[in-house]
Amino acid sequence: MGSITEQVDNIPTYPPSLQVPNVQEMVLKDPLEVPERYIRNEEEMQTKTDSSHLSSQVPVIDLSLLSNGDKEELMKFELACEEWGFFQVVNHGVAIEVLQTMKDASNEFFELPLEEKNKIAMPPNDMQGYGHAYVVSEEQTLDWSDTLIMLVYPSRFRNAKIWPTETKGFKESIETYSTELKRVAEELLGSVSLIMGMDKGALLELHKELVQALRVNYYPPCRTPDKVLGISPHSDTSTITILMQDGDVTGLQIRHQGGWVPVKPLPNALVVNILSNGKYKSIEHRAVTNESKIRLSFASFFIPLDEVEIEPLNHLIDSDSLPMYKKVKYGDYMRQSMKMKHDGKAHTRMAKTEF
Ligand SMILES: O=C(O)CCC(=O)C(=O)O
Ligand SMILES: [Fe+2]
Repeated sequence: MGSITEQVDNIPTYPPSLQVPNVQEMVLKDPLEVPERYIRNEEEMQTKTDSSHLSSQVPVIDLSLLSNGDKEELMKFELACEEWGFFQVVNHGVAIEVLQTMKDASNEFFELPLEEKNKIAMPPNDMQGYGHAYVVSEEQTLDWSDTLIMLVYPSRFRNAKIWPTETKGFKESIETYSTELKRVAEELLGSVSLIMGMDKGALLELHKELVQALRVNYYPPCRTPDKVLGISPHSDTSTITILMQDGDVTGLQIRHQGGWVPVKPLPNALVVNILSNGKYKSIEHRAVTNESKIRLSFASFFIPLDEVEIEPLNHLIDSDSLPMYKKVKYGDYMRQSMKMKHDGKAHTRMAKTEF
């Protein structure tokens, strides 16, 4: 099989999505209308697996303690990775103003008229820019959200055509925010390396270079939130995702013990989701919408360079068990997953070994 990595001028591009209506605009025109294409049946909504009562058990990690080598926090961290795969991080050292500026500038961008936002619309051949991601079929039930996606680091990967210029300071706030989040990601990767029994710098090194993408999700309110989803259930293809939630609207839900657990935003906390070859789970998650409030979320994805080959780390495979995943090039794995609709953990099947 040849590589499906696509590079133009050495800037990575990603499989595009089909054109679908702008949700924000649709709601502005008629807040009551929910077209058929967005409506989910009860099975898809999985209302029966509501595990809201577990919300308060989602782990909270103190990054300052963790990075300073606190043994107890490291044990808490290990348990959070093993049992949840998702946790909130406090004391991360990112200044509140940096978080707030990012939220304000993004809000300002999404408030621009559609023609302005469309100046950085996703082009037909890429998944970066303003639009919708993961729409691969006309039959697919659509998500109740619009999105802005871009590669931020390394800076040579930036596609100038889709970087926002209309909103004053937006570009700078993305840069500042992303630089801070990169530091948080590197610290977390250090601790993941430790709990995996490796040197602190080992996982970062395996990436060759840390590639960082940003996805800003805009969820307009929906009058019938029990009939639509903001984002379909999926698991991220990144090594680590760090998510900032805006305001006090709970939207994120994670799959835990067969149910959906809402992650209630703690003030100024960041939500972390870690992937590592089946030992620590890449947890399925989704976003629900709110009846009256807009919600924004900011997902920073950290991934290796495309050419990096990913495979289970030897010492994670028990001597008497077979590896769950085979060796694949990261770029191939990721692009394959992007050609599928968000469908739970479908993309991990590509790397699954067949025994
Ligand atoms: O909005 C959220 O809370 C989830 C966003 C998300 O999962 C993503 O962008 O991958
Ligand atoms: Fe996600």
